[in-house]
Amino acid sequence: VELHAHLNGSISSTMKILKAKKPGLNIHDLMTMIDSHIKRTLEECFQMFQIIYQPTTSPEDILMVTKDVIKEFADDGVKYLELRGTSRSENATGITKRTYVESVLESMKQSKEENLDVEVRYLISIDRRGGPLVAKETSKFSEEFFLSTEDTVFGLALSGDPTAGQGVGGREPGRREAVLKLALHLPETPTPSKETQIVLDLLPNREHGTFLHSSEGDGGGVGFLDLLDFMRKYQILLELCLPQVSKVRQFPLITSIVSDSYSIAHPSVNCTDDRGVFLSTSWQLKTNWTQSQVWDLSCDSVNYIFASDSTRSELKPKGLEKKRKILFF
Ligand SMILES: CC(C)=CCNc1ncnc2c1ncn2[C@@H]1O[C@H](COP(=O)(O)O)[C@@H](O)[C@H]1O
Ligand SMILES: [Zn+2]
Repeated sequence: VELHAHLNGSISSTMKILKAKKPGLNIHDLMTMIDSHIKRTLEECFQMFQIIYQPTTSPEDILMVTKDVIKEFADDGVKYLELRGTSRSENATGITKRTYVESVLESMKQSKEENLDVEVRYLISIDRRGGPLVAKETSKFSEEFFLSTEDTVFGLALSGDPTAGQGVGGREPGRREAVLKLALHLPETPTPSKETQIVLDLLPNREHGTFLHSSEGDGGGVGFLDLLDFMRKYQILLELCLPQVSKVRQFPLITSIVSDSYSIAHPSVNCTDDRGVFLSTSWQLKTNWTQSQVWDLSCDSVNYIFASDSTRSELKPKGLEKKRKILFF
């Protein structure tokens, strides 16, 4: 089960094809990938996405990229995938935010028709760079897709450079039962930002928690300890992403997960985030878990999917069957 994968951050082998198709862009490998040995600032990491966007500008590009990303996850054994993506409009190709999502949905449809053994769902991302107005528009637009695509578009993911602006708007506080589910990249900075308080009032379903370590750092608003209490109180799912997993060891909520005595202290799932960008090693190498423990965390993720109960029931035996085959035969 993969619950946190950015569409454009997950482009892997297809990037080579895109570069070859558009040589004029002069994009080299190191411009779209981050090797963990090379240190980059947060700003540089986010700038990389602007380069990745250059060759993916038409509905055909989005269709190809999405199909390939889905296929790569399926080839890796993912049976349920929640992709998330920012809708972009491009004057040069005429793609609009709406046709962008339609291209993604078309790829999902084609993948299904080609019998890929993976269920795919979609969350529409709000890029903080757009500010509250774009966030509000995106929220409204996502609600329309939610209503017109049965059990396919589920919600909103607040993403993007946390220093670039606030991506909140158009949602009323405390509406967890609102039609759209909400997944946040929060906190993404070493001290909580003003935005933290605002978005927490929206009662998110999931959080990324990159900087959710034991610091009591308090930027004048909500502190990390308040945030931990909040997550516990509302049982907000923690999305543990591979690029940040070295920091996982510092999360007080889940230190028992990464210790030898594996037990789940807080609802958590393991995710890849941007598998095309961050060239990282596996979960097992980054933690001291056994292969079986990594599998258990992954199989348990099925409890937190946004899809319907019937999808959940169909997935559970698939996960156990695959674990049995891989670990015991
Ligand atoms: C430092 C770093 C980049 C860590 C990764 N953690 C992230 N945190 C917040 N937003 C992200 C992250 N990775 C990808 N994104 C968002 O996903 C976009 C790329 O995928 P897409 O266009 O939404 O299809 C990026 O432009 C950015 O808005
Ligand atoms: Zn992410």
